[in-house]
Amino acid sequence: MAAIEPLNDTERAEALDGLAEWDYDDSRDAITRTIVFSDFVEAFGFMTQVAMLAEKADHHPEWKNVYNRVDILLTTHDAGGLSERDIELAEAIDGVLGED
Ligand SMILES: C[C@H](O)[C@H](O)[C@H]1CNC2=NC(N)=NC(=O)C2=N1
Repeated sequence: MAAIEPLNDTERAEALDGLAEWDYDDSRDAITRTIVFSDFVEAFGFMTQVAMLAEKADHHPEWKNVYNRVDILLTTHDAGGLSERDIELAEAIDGVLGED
């Protein structure tokens, strides 16, 4: 696979424009989103769907689950920052949530 580059400032601004529910984390060059579900089963069901998408795309979230809450951080370790792969995964996650 070709080397992956982080997005530049213009590309990042444009990508973030299209991701209303995501926040930019400057310290990590990453995007983050917290989702609160009704209970653990809902949260873990969501994580299971995302895990399958992530494995298929070979691009994986950093995330934490506490009961009904899932905190997600997306960045590309191979690029040392936010890349197009993170944007694609964020869009896929929004899709799992029925937001596409
Ligand atoms: C070998 C494999 O393709 C790489 O380690 C992939 C796996 N999943 C990944 N996920 C994320 N978030 N960043 C990466 O750089 C990355 N690299």
